[in-house]
Amino acid sequence: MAVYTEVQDEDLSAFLATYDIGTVLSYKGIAEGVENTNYFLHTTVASYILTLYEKRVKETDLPFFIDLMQHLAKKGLNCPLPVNNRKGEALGRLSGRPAAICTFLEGIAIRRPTAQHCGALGAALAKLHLAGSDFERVRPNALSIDAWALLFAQAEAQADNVSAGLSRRTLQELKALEAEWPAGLPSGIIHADLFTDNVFFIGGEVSGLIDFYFACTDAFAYDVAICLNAWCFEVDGSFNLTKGQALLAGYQSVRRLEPGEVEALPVLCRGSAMRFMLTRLVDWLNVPPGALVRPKDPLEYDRKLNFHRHVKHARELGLAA
Ligand SMILES: Nc1ncnc2c1ncn2[C@@H]1O[C@H](COP(=O)(O)OP(=O)(O)O)[C@@H](O)[C@H]1O
Ligand SMILES: N[C@@H](CCOP(=O)(O)O)C(=O)O
Repeated sequence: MAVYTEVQDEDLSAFLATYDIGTVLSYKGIAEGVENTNYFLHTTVASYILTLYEKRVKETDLPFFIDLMQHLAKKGLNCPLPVNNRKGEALGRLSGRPAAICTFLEGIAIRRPTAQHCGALGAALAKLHLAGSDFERVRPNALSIDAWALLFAQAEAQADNVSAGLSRRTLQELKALEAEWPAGLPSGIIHADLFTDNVFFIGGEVSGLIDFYFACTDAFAYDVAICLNAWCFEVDGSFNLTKGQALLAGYQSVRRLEPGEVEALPVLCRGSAMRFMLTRLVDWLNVPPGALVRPKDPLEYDRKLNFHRHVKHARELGLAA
């Protein structure tokens, strides 16, 4: 459960008094998530999500995330809409943290997606890329290849205690990725963390996308790679080609991948696996004392990285020939 900051009743009431969204009926810390503190907030007007922004979210980036969600919602994408207070501001401070209130989205996050879910997710991802194409703000990806060596430096000394040989494997792979990382791919707004817990479904249809706090400006195909990794592996660690085919077909039904993106997909999958292995490894080794959080397994992504080392062509990930 991710609640790093406990909110007291009287602080919440004072915070809510600056909004026009009624008074508190109930609020409750949310079990899912690892980055920020989230509460379900039920008021006399409606249900909301109250977020207190924690460690990895830079305060100077918050206006980017807020404006992006407002932009995407205006373009018809079903994402949380930050609510403005009476002063017309969506960002405030609560319990010593920057905080915002967003609209509550209906739907269920599917833990074990089928190929049909993967297809719907692919199409939703492409729609997000198109909806963000006229968003004017830029935010470089702070967790892309330039950041990985520094991230690993925070964990290297203990990496082999997590898994024998992890240090050597990671250093070798970082070197290979440095040499092979593509440049000049079609870029724009990407979500950069569209895992199954951040996509809601009603029936087989995507009903909402949440958690835009890693969103940034980067290659669209890198976002596709993140989703292939998050959605198309089975619990036994095998890659499910049928799910890969569905995800890529769904994506391409809305936005076709260019030849350069197709060529780069295998290395982007390796890089994306590296990025999540590294942040998970750092978090695994640094759980804040007293925090209610369940860190995620870095070795899941070490195994995905190992699968991708043998992939030579996007066909092996499900791209139609
Ligand atoms: N707008 C929303 N509508 C409904 N539920 C939400 C919304 N935002 C967050 N949640 C719930 O809170 C959980 C954690 O949110 P998330 O943004 O993923 O947190 P974190 O940034 O800490 O990973 C989600 O898994 C979901 O259950
Ligand atoms: N998706 C990341 C961790 C970030 O968690 P989220 O709750 O913000 O999606 C991972 O799985 O490593």
